[in-house]
Amino acid sequence: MYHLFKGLHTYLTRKDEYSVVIIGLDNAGKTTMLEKIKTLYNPTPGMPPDKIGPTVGQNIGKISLPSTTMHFFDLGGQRDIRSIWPRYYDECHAVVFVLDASDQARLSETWEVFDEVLNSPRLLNLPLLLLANKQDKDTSLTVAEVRESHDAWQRARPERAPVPDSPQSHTIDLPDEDKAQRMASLDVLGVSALEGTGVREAVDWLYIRVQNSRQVDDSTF
Ligand SMILES: Nc1nc2c(ncn2[C@@H]2O[C@H](COP(=O)(O)OP(=O)(O)OP(=O)(O)O)[C@@H](O)[C@H]2O)c(=O)[nH]1
Ligand SMILES: [Mg+2]
Repeated sequence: MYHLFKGLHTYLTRKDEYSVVIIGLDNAGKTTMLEKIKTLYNPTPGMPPDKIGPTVGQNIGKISLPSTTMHFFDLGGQRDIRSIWPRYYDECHAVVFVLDASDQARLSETWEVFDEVLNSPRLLNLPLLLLANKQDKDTSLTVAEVRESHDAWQRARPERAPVPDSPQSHTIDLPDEDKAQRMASLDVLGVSALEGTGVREAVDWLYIRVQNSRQVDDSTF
């Protein structure tokens, strides 16, 4: 009987653990976003924006939500560091791609990198959230404009040679219709990591999506 109650107690009080990777170009605001999430959800505030420098490697953070612990891995976005991203894909439960909506000069580079993420076989069935950051700036594209920018880039893009689908390759070239479908069903949220606007909505989105993919493990009974 003791074991039955202990098992029940463990089941009722357990916390599911989920990992979320935060990726995107350098300067997009990923670390600012992570630190804002920590400030909003943890008793100890995250690092203030003026103390944040470019990320070389990763930053980690953890927040506690009802019956859930969410671990965040904020990865460096500089060109040379992007090659570490796929190492995290197997272990994560959701992906956040942050873009700087005020930096129109880098949109084409952003979409090239984002396209590789969309083409990653290991991410195909994972929740993917696109954050149009820096909405506090007048010059930033709105969510609708971000979508239009992606569509325009997709249409204007030269035909690419097919990427070989080998076990070593990180991407497969999905048919354009599949990508258009994935993009159309993709959620894009406007946020300001600096001011915190939209950050709770983004965390709620992640919480709901990872909960939906929860596999109830009855092995504790
Ligand atoms: N105005 C504004 N600036 C922001 C916002 N988020 C980040 N920034 C600024 O953008 C710059 C880059 O922010 P980071 O958080 O370091 O960017 P990152 O994506 O982590 O960059 P890497 O670590 O190099 O990949 C900093 O000057 C931030 O203060 C935002 O929502 N609004
Ligand atoms: Mg960073």
